[in-house]
Amino acid sequence: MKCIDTNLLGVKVIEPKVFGDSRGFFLETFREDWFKSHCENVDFVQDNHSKSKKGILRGMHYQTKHTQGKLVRVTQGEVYDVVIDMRQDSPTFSQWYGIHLSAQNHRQLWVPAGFAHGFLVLSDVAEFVYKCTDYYDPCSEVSIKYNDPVLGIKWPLSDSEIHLSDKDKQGQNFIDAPRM
Ligand SMILES: Cc1cn([C@H]2C[C@H](O)[C@@H](COP(=O)(O)OP(=O)(O)O[C@H]3O[C@@H](C)C(=O)[C@@H](O)[C@H]3O)O2)c(=O)[nH]c1=O
Repeated sequence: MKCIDTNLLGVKVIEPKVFGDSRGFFLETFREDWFKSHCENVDFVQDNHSKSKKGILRGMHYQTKHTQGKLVRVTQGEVYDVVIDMRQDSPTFSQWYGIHLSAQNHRQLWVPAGFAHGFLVLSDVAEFVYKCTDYYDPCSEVSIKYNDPVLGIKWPLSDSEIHLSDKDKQGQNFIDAPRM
């Protein structure tokens, strides 16, 4: 497994070692000892799995209580995954980072607590799987507009191709959103 730093302090790309043979492939998707020494010394308490069609954008989400670190990956299709640094004392506060995650490239992204997170589905269908360091807390959940002009996130599909949940259509502007 390789762990690669990004432009955002604490956010890391993980490239697992994939063993291919005539049957298909094998990879380890998570090892607690490796993760704690290379990424962050945290424990995971909840695993999630979602499936979405092309053009669906889920995000940009975070919780102000029970803040969640998330270890995310794709098991079918491809997404463009984006995180925003919401930590007001961070040198990379308000910056974003995006990466293509797919079932083909097997990449994972470690998103520490204090980041807003979301993804856009680029394939016909995508299945998205992730581990969280704290439990779902809908009362403290915040959704920030994916196309907030202050953030200037460059998404690989146009606004007319992007579909949101009703909740995410009501997303907040970045400048009004609670900082972490
Ligand atoms: C996230 C979540 C949702 N739910 C329920 C609430 C709701 O009825 C249904 C769908 O919820 P949502 O619309 O919030 O699902 P979704 O838009 O997929 O929310 C997720 O988006 C990605 C980008 C993240 O980073 C996650 O942390 C999470 O916020 O599932 C849970 O029961 N537990 C959970 O942990």
